Amino acid sequence: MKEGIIQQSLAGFYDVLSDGELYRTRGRGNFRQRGIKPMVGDHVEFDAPNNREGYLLEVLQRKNELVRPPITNVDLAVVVTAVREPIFSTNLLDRQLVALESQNITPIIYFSKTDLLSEEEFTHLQKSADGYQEIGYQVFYQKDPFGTTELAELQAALKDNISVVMGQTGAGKSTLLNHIAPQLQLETGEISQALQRGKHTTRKVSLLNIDGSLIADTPGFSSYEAFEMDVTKLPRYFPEFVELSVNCKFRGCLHLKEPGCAVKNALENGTILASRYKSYEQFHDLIVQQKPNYKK
Ligand SMILES: Nc1nc2c(ncn2[C@@H]2O[C@H](COP(=O)(O)OP(=O)(O)OP(=O)(O)O)[C@@H](O)[C@H]2O)c(=O)[nH]1
Ligand SMILES: [Zn+2]
Repeated sequence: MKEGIIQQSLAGFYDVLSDGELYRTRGRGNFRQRGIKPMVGDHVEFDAPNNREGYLLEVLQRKNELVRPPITNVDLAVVVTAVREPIFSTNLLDRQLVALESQNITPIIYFSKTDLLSEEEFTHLQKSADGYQEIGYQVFYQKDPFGTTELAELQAALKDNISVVMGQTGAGKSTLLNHIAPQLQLETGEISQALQRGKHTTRKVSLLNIDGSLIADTPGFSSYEAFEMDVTKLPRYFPEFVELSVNCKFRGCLHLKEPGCAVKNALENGTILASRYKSYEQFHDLIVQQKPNYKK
């Protein structure tokens, strides 16, 4: 018996990557009865009696599961955030970060289109970037797009992980993917957008093996529906709050109106980004407001 990762799923076949070799497998009948649908990214056990062909025997426990693109066990997501066109919104970035934290996916922030900024605007962006770096996030950006050093660093960060690229439409996801993996030749820009969207529906999902980094060939996870979580869980998805909250007077402090709150203190002292706290308050309200309509 061997172990591997499903790299591609097509017409009932699962291509499994194991020790750098690809095996074409079929599911052993009882998956359907057991309600298991093997997915790209699954860690699997398989048998390959006929050299490169064989049978999937078991799907191992998943760490997470994305719907778009349909991939499991995602370790990293590169959050492509345009600093211009579309306009930079920390709120939207924070929203994506919370969605990723809640799925146990490590975010990597990539600021695109920094070449469109003036000196002054660029200095401003650097401050923001520093703030996110202090939280513990890896942040990539540069004055001129696609410097080779930055790209090598990003590629190193992706190594030995399963990664997806996410971000708003037009943020520069395809452009970045093309730099990470030129063999993709993804179409970019406005005219190709319509084509690409059409293609998404029929395209197979697969992971590209780029020198040991498994990267989804389809940008995705761009739609993060309304938060469906318990408000008491929200603070967990702000890493800088988690660190501070050990010093809050109350256990389970929501960092809102509670006295002796270490997060509020940090906010007043300017040691956390005010924009992050603002996002937190807003997401909190959003969750509370949607509760009455929340079916389940
Ligand atoms: N100046 C500049 N333009 C960029 C940069 N990155 C992307 N663009 C341009 O922005 C436009 C959108 O880029 P795409 O890579 O297609 O964006 P996307 O996120 O894949 O967009 P969707 O496919 O709609 O989700 C294209 O015209 C790119 O050439 C950058 O760093 N600087
Ligand atoms: Zn608190």
